[in-house]
Amino acid sequence: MAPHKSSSSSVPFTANSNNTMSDFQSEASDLLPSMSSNVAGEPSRTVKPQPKPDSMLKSFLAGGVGGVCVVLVGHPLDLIKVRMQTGVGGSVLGMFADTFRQHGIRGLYRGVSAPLIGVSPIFALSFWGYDVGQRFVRWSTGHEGELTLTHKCIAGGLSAIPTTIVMAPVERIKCLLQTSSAGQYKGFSDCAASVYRSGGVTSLYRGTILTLLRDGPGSVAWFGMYEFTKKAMMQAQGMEDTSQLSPIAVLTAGGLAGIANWSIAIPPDVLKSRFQSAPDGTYKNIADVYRQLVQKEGHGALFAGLRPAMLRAFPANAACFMGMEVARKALSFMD
Ligand SMILES: CC(=O)O[C@H](CC(=O)[O-])C[N+](C)(C)C
Repeated sequence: MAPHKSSSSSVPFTANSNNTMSDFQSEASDLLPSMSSNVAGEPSRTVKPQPKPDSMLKSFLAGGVGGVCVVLVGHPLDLIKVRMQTGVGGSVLGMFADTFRQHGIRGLYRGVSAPLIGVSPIFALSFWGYDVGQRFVRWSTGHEGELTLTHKCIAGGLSAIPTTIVMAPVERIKCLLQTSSAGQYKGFSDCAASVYRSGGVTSLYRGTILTLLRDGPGSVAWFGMYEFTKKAMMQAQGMEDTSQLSPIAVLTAGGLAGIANWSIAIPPDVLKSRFQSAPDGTYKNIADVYRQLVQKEGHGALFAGLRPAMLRAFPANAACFMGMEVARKALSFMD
């Protein structure tokens, strides 16, 4: 049989959605459309041939590029979000202007070393985990052909498990850097070393469950919305494949994915930021973070930072998915 060629190499943007079948499944499904009935004369199920899956290394590398894009576009607003969540008052614009006036562009990118070092692997793991998740769903359900949106949402949720292993300590250091006074830490490694010296790995991993509570549902919404929007736009334009979508369509799907993620992620994110940036001994456990927050500041405090998070969500995630798709295309020699 002629080698099955992925459609990704001939189109501007490669969709990630249905590239996860094993080679065996992909080749087997090639045979099926030609069979219209089985031996008993009953019509047999025909399965749309699937493109060869992308290599998982390619998903990992393309996801890493997406991560760099998300940080470069989204960091200044992320900084303001964390400050608002940890008790610094003011409007988004006011805080933006004040930071810029006092510290210039460097001030807006304060603490960027942590996400730049950490976010690339996190997004690499996220896209890799999504691929693995789709393969797992296919294997556990025996589903052939294109996965449904529900399958993809489950795969998205599963992607949060490997992601959290890196995300939790990186977020801990990022929150400390973003809320510390100027000069308290020299940078990412200084802060990480100081946390490790004072409390070991346990301290570095403070906030892991809250990170998972934020990113499990968030990833379901993130990948689900990206796939849903791409498919809707593909159908609206009478296209055969999401890989035919324009850059504007990819940017729109990515931006909406970010909005979907942050529409549900803010309350656990607030609790996580509080927990991770508080001095040792402030909280007994996660429930205590919630109790103290609601008691002192009311339920509204659970939505602190919603505005900067939402302002950041669209451009940062549009850039992320665009960077990921461009990198995937550039890495098509790995197919
Ligand atoms: C919290 C976070 O990193 O969310 C990602 C989107 C964003 O705006 O950074 C999504 N995901 C957790 C799936 C990587």
